[in-house]
Amino acid sequence: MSELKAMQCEACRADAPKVSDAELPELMRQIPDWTPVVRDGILQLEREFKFKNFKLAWAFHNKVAELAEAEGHHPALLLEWGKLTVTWWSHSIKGLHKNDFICAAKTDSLLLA
Ligand SMILES: C[C@H](O)[C@H](O)[C@H]1CNC2=NC(N)=NC(=O)C2=N1
Repeated sequence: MSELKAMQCEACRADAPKVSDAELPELMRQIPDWTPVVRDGILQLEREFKFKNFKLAWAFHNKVAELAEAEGHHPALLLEWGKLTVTWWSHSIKGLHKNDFICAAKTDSLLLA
């Protein structure tokens, strides 16, 4: 499989396929710092990013927001003092699409940018 962070999100329609149980381990291997969580019955990917202060967390928040607009795929972002919690899932299919793994990998890359 190609590297997730080199891929682009595709338009995700209501009939797009969810990531299958068979695909999940290889995709998770590429984003080891993310945790699968189930919220309101919907499988999601979540990671907490820690920072030294609010301003650094806020700046990272803005980078993730720019990424979301560029990809046309949008996360939940919880900005707190010294912490940003990023959660990716696909609203249209109420679950995980390949797009969510691409965006999680690209979120990781923003830390180094
Ligand atoms: C029309 C537009 O492409 C859709 O509403 C997009 C926008 N961003 C999205 N983001 C996420 N996370 N899930 C979606 O299903 C979704 N749909």
